[in-house]
Amino acid sequence: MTASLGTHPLRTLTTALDPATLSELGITGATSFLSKNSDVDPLTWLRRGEGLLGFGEIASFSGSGPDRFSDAEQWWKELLASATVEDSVRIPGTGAMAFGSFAFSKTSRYESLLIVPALVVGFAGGTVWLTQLTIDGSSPTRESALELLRGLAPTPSAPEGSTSDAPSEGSVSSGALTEKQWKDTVAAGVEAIVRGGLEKVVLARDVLATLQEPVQRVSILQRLVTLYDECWTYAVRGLVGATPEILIKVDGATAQARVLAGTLDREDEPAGSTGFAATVLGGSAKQRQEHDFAVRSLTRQLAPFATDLSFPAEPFILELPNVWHLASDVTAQLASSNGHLPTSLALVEALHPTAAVCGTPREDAGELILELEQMDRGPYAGPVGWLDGAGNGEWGIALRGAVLEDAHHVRLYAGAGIVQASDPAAELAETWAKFRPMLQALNLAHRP
Ligand SMILES: C=C(O[C@@H]1C=C(C(=O)O)C=C[C@H]1O)C(=O)O
Repeated sequence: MTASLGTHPLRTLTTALDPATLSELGITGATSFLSKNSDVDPLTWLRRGEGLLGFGEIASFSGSGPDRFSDAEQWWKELLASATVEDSVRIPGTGAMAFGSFAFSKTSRYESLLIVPALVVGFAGGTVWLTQLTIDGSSPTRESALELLRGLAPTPSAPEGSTSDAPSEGSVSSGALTEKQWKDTVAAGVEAIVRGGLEKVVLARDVLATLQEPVQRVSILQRLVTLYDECWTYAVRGLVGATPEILIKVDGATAQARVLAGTLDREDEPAGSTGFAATVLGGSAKQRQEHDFAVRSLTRQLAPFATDLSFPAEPFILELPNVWHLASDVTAQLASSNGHLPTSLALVEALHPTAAVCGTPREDAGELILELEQMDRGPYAGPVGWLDGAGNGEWGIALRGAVLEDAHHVRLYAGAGIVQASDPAAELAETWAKFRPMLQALNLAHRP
C-alpha cells in the first residue's frame, strides 16, 4: 500500500453556487466541463446531469490484495480524523470527499485507488456546490475556490460539448483470447456447471482499440454522458465508462443497489415488433435464473447490515441505447452498530463481487474466472465511485468501460453470465453489445 499525503491536515470548504455566479462563469451544467476547450480531465461521476466532477489531486491512496478495501477505509479515516471541514451545503458529496476505483480481484496487479481532488463541483437536485480541498497548510476560501473554478470553466468561444462526428481512424483487435478461444472458455464454463457444484460464472474478455489520433478522455466522457444518460459515467485516472449497475449507494441510513443480470441486444429486435424485450428477456427462464443469482448474492450479503431490506418480486426491464437488462432495485435501511452506520466503503467490501460479475457460489466462480479468462480484469467489474466524510457514497460496478493504456491504446472489457443453458456464440455476441458504448465513445465504426 502506498499513500501520498501532504504534511498538513486536510481542510475543506464547501459553498453553494448561485445561478448568477454560474452564469458569470459560463457554466450551464456539468457538461460545461466536458467541452474540448476546457482543457481538463476531471474525475467524474455523472448521471442525468447530476453528480460530481473532481479536478486536480491533493492526496491519494493506492493498494492491492485482499485488504485493499479495509486499507483504503483506514487511510480515509486517518485523513478525516485531523480534517477541518467547513460545509454550508451538507448533502451527500459535500465536505471531504474522494473518488475511487478498486480492482475486481484480490490477485490483480491493478492498484486500487482513492483520490482526493483539489476542487469538486457538485450538482444534485438543483443545488450546485463548490468544494476546495487543501493539504498544504493553506486555508481554502470562497474566493480561492472561485479563482480555481475560473481557471477551469470553458472559454466563451468553446462550442459546448463539441466533438467531431467523423469516425476515428483505428482498429479493434483481440486481447488475451481470440473470439474462438473465448467461446471455448464459455463452453468450459458450461461444462463446469454441468459437472455440478457451480451454478453461474461470469466470463469476460478484453479487446484492444488502437487509435491513430491521440485519445481525448474528455471527448469520451462527453459522448458517454450524452448517449448513456441513464447510466453513471465514471472516470478515475485511466478508467472510463458508463455503467448501468449500482453496487451500493449510501445516503445517511438508506442504501440502494441496482442489480442487473439478463441481457438482450437491442439490435436483435425485429423491425415493427412489439413487446420484444418483455417476451424474449422477461420470458426467458435462463435469463431469469441468471438474474435471480445476482439478486440473491447481493441481498444475502447486505442483509446483516440492514433493519429492513426490500426489492420487487419481479425484475423490471431496463432499456439502454445498446441493450435491455433485467433489473432489480434493492433498498435497505441500514442498522447502526455501536452508534455507527456502515460506510459506503464498508458495504462495498461486504458486497463485492456479486453474482452479476462473478458467479454462484462466489469462491468457486472466482477461481474459475482466474483459470479460464487468462487476463487480469484490473478495475473492470470492480467498484468505482466516490465517498464522503460522513460515510455516504455511490459505488457502481465498473462495466461498459475501458482503460486508457496510452495516448493511442484503449483496452475494453465485457463479460456475460454463463449458466447451464448458455450458448457460446450468443454470449460472444452479448459481449459485443456490451462493448458498444465504449466503441461509440471512441467514435470507432467497428462492427464485429
Ligand atoms: C459482465 C457485464 O455485465 C453484467 C452481466 C450481465 C449479464 O450477464 O446479463 C448483465 C449486466 C451486468 O451485471 C459486462 O457488462 O461486462
